[in-house]
Amino acid sequence: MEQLTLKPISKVSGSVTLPGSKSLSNRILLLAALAEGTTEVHNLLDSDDIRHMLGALEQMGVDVTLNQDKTVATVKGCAGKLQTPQQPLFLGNAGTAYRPLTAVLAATQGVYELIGEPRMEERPIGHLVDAMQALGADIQYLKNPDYPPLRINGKSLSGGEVEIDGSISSQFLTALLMASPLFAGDTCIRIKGELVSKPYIDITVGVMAHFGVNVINDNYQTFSVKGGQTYQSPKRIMVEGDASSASYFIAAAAIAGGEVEINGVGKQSVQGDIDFAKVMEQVGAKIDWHDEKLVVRKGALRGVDIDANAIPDAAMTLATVALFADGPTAIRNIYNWRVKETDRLAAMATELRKIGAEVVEGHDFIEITPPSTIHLTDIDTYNDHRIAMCFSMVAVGGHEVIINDPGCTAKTFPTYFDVLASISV
Ligand SMILES: O=C(O)C1=C[C@@H](OP(=O)(O)O)[C@@H](O)[C@H](O)C1
Ligand SMILES: C=C(OP(=O)(O)O)C(=O)O
Repeated sequence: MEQLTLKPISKVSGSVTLPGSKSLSNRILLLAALAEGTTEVHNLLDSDDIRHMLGALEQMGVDVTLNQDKTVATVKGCAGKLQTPQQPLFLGNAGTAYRPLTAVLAATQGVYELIGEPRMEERPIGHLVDAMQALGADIQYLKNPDYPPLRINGKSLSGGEVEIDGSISSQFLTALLMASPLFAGDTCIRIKGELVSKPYIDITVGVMAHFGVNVINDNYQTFSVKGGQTYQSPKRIMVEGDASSASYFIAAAAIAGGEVEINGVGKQSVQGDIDFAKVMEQVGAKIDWHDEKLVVRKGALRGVDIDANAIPDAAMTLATVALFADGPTAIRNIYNWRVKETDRLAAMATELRKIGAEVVEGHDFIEITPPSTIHLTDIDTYNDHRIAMCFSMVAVGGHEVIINDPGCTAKTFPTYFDVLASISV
C-alpha cells in the first residue's frame, strides 16, 4: 500500500484555484447529453467520479470531446435518444453518476446494467427504485434487494403522482427530478420522511433550469415537473469551483494561518457546502467574502455544536479542525455519513481516536474532544477521499502524519496533496 508522510506544516499562504464541482460537473454532463443541441462545458472536474459518467455516456453513443487537460467538454446532445450499451455501465463509487443514471435510463428505451465498485453494492438505492417502480419502471436488483447492481429495461413512463423517501440521500430525489421531464405526463413528487442534504436539491433545480426545465419546489415537500420535455442546451456553461474541496483550504488557513486566497467559490456559490465557511467563522476563522473567491486567515479556534445535515461532505473537515479547537466540537444530524464512501461516522471516530482525541460516536452524531498531545500515527482512509484530505489537517496543525492510500483522493480531487503542498511553508 502506498503511504504519504506529511511533515509538520508551520504556515499556509498563497492562492489556490479550486477544481470544478463534482456535483455540478456530473449533473451538467448528463443533462447536456440528454439535451437538444451542443453544450460546451467549462471548468469541468477531471476526477474518477466524472470519468465514470463520461465513460457511461460514451458507451451510450454520446459524442463528448475533451480538451487536453479534460476541463472543457463539448457534448453533442442526443435529444433523449441514447443507444443501448454493449457492456454493463461501470460507475465506480460515484453516487452522482449511479443514482441519476438509474432514473433517467429507466425512462429511456433500451436495456442497461449498472454496476460499480464493491462499496457501491453496499450503498442503498431502494428508495429511488421504489419510487421509479411505482411510476411503472422495470428495474431489477441483480444481487441484493435495495442495493446495486441493477438491470433496467428502459421504457416510456407516463409520470403521475409519486412518493419518495428522502431520509437517507437527496440523490434519489435529484435522480427522479432529472428524469421527470422525460416522462410523457406531468409528475408531482411528494417527500416521505425528512429530506436530507437539501441544498443539493437546489443545485439540481438550478442546473435543470439552465437546461430549460422548470421545477416547482413547494417547501421541499412536493415538487412538480411538466412532462414531455426535452432538455435544451444552454450552449455554454461554466462549472463553479468545488465548495466541498474548498473546505480543506478554508480549514488549513484557519488552523495554520498565513493568508490563503481560494478562487472558484464565494458569495455567489450555488453549492450548499459554501456554508462551511460560515461554520468556520463561528469556529474563529477570519474570512473575506468576494463573489467568486474567499480569503481566509487564522483565528483562535473554538469548539462548536452544529447541525450539519445540509453540509454532510464539508462537515467532515470540521471533525479534524476539532483537534485544534479550545474545547469539544459536536457535529449532529449526519446519520447518512454511514452510507457514503465508507461508514464515515465509524471511520472518523476510529482515526480521530488514533490521533489521541476523545470521541463519542452516536447513531447520527460525533463529538470530538481535542487531545492534550497529538499522537504520531498512520491514518487508514477506507478508500474515502475525504478521510485522506481531512487528516492532512493534522500536518497543517504542526504534527507529522502518515496518510495510507493517498491516491483515493482521485474520486474528486486527484491533485489535492500537490495543491496543499503549493501553499505550505
Ligand atoms: O447530489 C449530490 O451531488 C451530492 C449529494 C450528497 O449526498 P446525499 O444526498 O446522499 O447526502 C453529497 O454527500 C454527495 O457528495 C453529492
Ligand atoms: C458522498 C460522496 O460521494 P457520492 O457522490 O458518491 O455520494 C462524497 O463525495 O463525499
